[in-house]
Amino acid sequence: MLQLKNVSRHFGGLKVLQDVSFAVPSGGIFGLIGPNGAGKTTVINLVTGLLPPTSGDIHFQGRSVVGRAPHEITHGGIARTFQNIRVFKEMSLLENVVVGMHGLLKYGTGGLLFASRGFRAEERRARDRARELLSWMKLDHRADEIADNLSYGDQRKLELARALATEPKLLLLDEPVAGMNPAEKTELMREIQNIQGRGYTIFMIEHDMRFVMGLCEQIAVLNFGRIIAQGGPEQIRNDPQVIEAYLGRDDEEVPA
Ligand SMILES: Nc1ncnc2c1ncn2[C@@H]1O[C@H](COP(=O)(O)OP(=O)(O)OP(=O)(O)O)[C@@H](O)[C@H]1O
Repeated sequence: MLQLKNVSRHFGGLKVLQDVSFAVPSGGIFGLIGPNGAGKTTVINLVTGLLPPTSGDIHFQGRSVVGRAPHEITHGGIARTFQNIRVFKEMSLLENVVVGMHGLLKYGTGGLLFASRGFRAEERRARDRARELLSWMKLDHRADEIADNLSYGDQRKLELARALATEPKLLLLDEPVAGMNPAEKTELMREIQNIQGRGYTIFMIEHDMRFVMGLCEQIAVLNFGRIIAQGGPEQIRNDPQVIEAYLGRDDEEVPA
């Protein structure tokens, strides 16, 4: 579904990614892990079109995304969540999700001014779909509350519903469990599995080893801008290069 082919990204003399290649298969959950500063966020920025690669190519569903604007890439079927929560706290849950559909709505914001019949029908459909996405996250019973009322974990789930509102095929999760407590992590793990079960492909970058090992079928490990290992959780856990990359770093949990 997503393929990075010999991708490099330099910032001046700093070689943040060097010859990175991996493939995210359709329908699976793929994790990219690596110590702080390894280049994980840069990978997401390249895939979503926020940055161009210095060299190499990125294919999504067989077509290169290099040179395409972020909104085109979103339209093409890639959605993302962010490391820091970006919900609109004073808006209702439902409105937060409807906002995620913005680029898809035929009548756009102009429809708000003229409230045409077409606009009203479209708005109804958008709200129905938003309620459905909230129900996937088990948040539909709170659809009309403001987002600020939600716990931290539920706000992250709301972000997932909003990302799904762009009707993606591939969902990129940027450290989805950052700042969550263990109960929230377990719950999110279930929701992500449910999303996968509905046919979406998921690509995540994440620090939490237990979460990644428990959820991902395939994992790639980035260290100093290079892929040092790829495989299933068991293989990654026992890979000497991976163990070495994590040992001696007090900022990371060793993937024991
Ligand atoms: N726009 C930029 N200009 C210069 N250097 C950058 C830029 N973006 C990232 N870097 C550098 O690239 C390196 C990798 O950063 P990146 O954020 O991709 O790592 P990461 O693996 O996501 O780290 P973390 O887990 O801490 O978020 C870092 O040394 C960072 O300082």
